[in-house]
Amino acid sequence: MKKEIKFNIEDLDLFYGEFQALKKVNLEIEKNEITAFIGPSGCGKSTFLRTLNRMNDLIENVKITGHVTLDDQNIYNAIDVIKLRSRVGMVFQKPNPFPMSIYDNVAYGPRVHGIKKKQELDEIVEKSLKNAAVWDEVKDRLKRNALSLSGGQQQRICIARALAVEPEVLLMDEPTSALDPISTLKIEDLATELKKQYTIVMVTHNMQQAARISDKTAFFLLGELIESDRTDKIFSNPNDKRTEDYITGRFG
Ligand SMILES: Nc1ncnc2c1ncn2[C@@H]1O[C@H](COP(=O)(O)OP(=O)(O)OP(=O)(O)O)[C@@H](O)[C@H]1O
Repeated sequence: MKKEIKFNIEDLDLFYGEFQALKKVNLEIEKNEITAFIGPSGCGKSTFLRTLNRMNDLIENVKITGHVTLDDQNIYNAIDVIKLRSRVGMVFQKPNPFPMSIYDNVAYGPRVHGIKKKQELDEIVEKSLKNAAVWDEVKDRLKRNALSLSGGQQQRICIARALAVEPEVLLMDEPTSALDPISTLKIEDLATELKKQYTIVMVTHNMQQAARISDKTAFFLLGELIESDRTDKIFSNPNDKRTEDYITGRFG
């Protein structure tokens, strides 16, 4: 099958003030795959993830050079940032539902985009909750505050909220690090299911997780992308000694 590139990143440098957090990163991210970013704490994984929907723009003194394209369009000058974020949704480490009902959480994005009809919103909410594999657990209590749910359910509500605006890409920044093992497996199964429709990019501290669910893995160290390849290759026969040392637990 011909590979389809969703994101193409070329020579990306990112500075927080004087500090260079990303150094000449080059990477292609394929459509309908899960790409995992691994590497020790502080190596730039989250920073890199945030460059893909321009979340770093919100931080003062950030300077970015290089190119990032989404379907061949430069996201830093050819796409409106609001439009970009509706195409590239994000789920964070700690579940962060808004302090409102389950229904209103999921309907939030569509309402911001101007959808007002109740029937239409009802359909979007149901479809998004189903796609996030949490519908059966919440369908009888959509008016309840989302904060009353378990952490794992809250995270799936956040995924439903991201899906409700029909993005093409889902960025996940350590989406299971605050969850118990059962909720973690649910999110992993969900990601595997969602990649049929979406492109998923995930930061994870958990190497077993990267090995279990991702198609490609990219290993970062001190702001450099050391290597990226098929996940089975990275975990069985990496090219770089530093990748091998990291995945075999020699540092971390
Ligand atoms: N807003 C910021 N201002 C200044 N420096 C920052 C900022 N955010 C991150 N950094 C620095 O950039 C580097 C990369 O941080 P980043 O959070 O991207 O790493 P990470 O690999 O995701 O780490 P972790 O796995 O611990 O989340 C670190 O040295 C961090 O201190």
